[in-house]
Amino acid sequence: MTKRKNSQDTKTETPGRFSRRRLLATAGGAGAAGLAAGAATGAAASRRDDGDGTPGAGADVALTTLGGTAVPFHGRHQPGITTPVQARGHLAAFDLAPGAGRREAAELLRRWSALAAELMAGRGPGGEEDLAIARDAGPASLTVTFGFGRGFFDATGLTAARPLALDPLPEFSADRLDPERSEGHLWVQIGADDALVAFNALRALQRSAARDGTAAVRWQMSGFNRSPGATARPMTTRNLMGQVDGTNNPQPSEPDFERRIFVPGDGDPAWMRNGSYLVFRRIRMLLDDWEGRSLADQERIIGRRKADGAPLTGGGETTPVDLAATGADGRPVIAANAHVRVTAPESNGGAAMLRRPFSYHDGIRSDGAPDAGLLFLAWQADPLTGFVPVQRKLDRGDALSPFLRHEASGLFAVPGGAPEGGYVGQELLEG
Ligand SMILES: C=CC1=C(C)c2cc3[nH]c(cc4nc(cc5[nH]c(cc1n2)c(C)c5CCC(=O)O)C(CCC(=O)O)=C4C)c(C)c3C=C
Ligand SMILES: [Fe+2]
Repeated sequence: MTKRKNSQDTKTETPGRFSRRRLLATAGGAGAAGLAAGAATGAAASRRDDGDGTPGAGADVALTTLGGTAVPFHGRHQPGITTPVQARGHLAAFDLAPGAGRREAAELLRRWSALAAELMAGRGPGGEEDLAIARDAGPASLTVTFGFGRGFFDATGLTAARPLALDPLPEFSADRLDPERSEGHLWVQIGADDALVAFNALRALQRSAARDGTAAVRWQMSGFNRSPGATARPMTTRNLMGQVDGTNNPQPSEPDFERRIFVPGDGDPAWMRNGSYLVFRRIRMLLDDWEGRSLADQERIIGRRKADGAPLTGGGETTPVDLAATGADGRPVIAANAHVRVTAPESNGGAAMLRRPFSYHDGIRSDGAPDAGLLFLAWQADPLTGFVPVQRKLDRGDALSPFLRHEASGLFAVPGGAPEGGYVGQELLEG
């Protein structure tokens, strides 16, 4: 089975034992690197053998690298942050039931972590918990990520342990936020390159939360990205406006990446060390308005070419944007209100975040417009020096904002990864 590395992990874990599904052969050349770039669906790279009497038992089933790739659950950081974005995603927020406190929350996080580790390895849940939804599939790069919202700390008597970084985000003038689809005590992100694997994980985690009435879903949203292998050559995914989106993200190879995205190993509070803060925004796109604009307008609004994502100042997708460049008329090539100028770290005192969104489409609204847009997910070491200054500037008016509506929001503390035998949030809950 192919092991996909989280970009921050320095070594790949050895495959675990497969009690119910045994992945036999390992992937060949198209390993983590190829998949990281979003390729490799065709070749049979690993083989699965159910040998336990479940349907298909004994059949030696070929898995592609897409199906056979597993991401480790245990590590310094949680999975699903630097993991290459998957084709399917679910976000779910849970509220603890009245009467459920610190002890019940700790039991839930222990249960969830064990379940996530099993599912991500392509196993389980077994026995009566097996819903058969993902029975024939490999792990398909499944990741499960857990976070804590501001309300969790009062609900569990842990108010003193709440990080300042969880102070509510400022109100932005363009916000039209629905409180019922915002925030929450606990947050779960699921990503996988197979829709059934992703849903199986979501359902298993929901059922586990509901056990003993511990926690109930507050809101849940689903999204998608381009499937690995869908393009002839690996490329940055596009959003529903058709733009190449994600090009100028901080890269794990950059020296200040860790410092910008993760709480340092000696940071405060101690239970958040190697963790990250997640800002979630459900941003609806006014697609009828956007699609009514000319290509030249659309490109001016962003500051990049639609065809290949290259800056309007020239070069290819990864060529740096030249914000100082002027045209023959002496005016800036990248407009003063172009999205890439307004959001650039140079325009925001160095503010940077790792954007790892999913697109969504939830049908047609009563006004006839598509209910579609971006489940915007931004990771940073501190939202006050990441998302907040940039969104403040966008709120004052960039050229893209008239085509967007922020409809839901969340801010979550996502602790570092769990060690083998431990669970996510253990230091907080048992500290
Ligand atoms: C507060 C932060 C941001 C929000 C909200 C946001 C919404 C949003 N963005 C796009 C499309 C694109 N964004 C691009 C770049 C970009 N966006 C942000 C921040 C927010 N975007 C940053 C920090 C950057 C990088 C700026 C830079 O350093 O150059 C791009 C260009 C390609 C890329 O670099 O990813 C596009 C396209 C949409 C559609 C959207 C809301 C739905
Ligand atoms: Fe953006």
